[in-house]
Amino acid sequence: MRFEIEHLSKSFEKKEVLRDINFVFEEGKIYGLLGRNGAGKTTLFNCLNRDIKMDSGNLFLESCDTRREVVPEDIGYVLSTPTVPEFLTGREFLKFFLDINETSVKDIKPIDEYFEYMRIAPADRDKLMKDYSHGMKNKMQMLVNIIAQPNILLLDEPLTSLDVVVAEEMKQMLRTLKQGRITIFSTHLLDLALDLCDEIILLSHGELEVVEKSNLDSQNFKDRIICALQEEGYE
Ligand SMILES: Nc1ncnc2c1ncn2[C@@H]1O[C@H](COP(=O)(O)OP(=O)(O)OP(=O)(O)O)[C@@H](O)[C@H]1O
Repeated sequence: MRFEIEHLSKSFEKKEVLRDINFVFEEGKIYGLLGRNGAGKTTLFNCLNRDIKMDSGNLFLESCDTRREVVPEDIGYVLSTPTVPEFLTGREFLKFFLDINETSVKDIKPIDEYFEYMRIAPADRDKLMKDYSHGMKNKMQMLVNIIAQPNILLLDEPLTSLDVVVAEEMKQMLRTLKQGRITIFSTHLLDLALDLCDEIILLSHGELEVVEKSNLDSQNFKDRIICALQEEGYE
């Protein structure tokens, strides 16, 4: 499977944020998306998830010689600021999610198994999510996206609010989840990107480019990335 972005552009008034992006993502890889503050990472995710309208562009999924347009069910999106219905308990939310996705979710398990998988303590499962910490809300948002098994998983800085133990578990989880899908992971943490991601891509001057690792050792690779990001500067 390949995810193809063709001629994606997006401007806000006079500011051109995404400039005619053409890019192909491949199945089974985690792509680390890096860019300066305001480079357009969230805008790119919002366009891919159709939360905002692209000015132009097309999104395709290609597999086994067939090519079709990306549909909303193909995409899972974990936002940096988790949005969960705070008036529900964790259990009610999961139950509701499983009920409305009964036909599409494969191999539905008992709800507590999902909580166990995400290491949400029994005492927290029946609490209203308004009383959840930022990290716990983040875990719930990650969990529903994991259950939905989307072809394309977009993660906008999802690990920043998690404690070191949970972040490590989540990294491990993402490594096992990457098979059979395309994962695009935006972060400002260079070491995390290098540790977790198969490819590093930069969003710079409104365009996406792969940073080739070629024969560089990790320090030189880091230097190359930082140097490329420094060139972005301010416009
Ligand atoms: N709704 C909007 N209206 C006007 N301008 C916007 C809007 N959303 C984003 N922008 C502008 O688009 C540019 C890209 O913003 P975006 O949030 O996508 O960057 P980012 O790479 O995610 O930044 P950060 O790393 O700081 O989170 C910024 O200049 C921002 O001000």
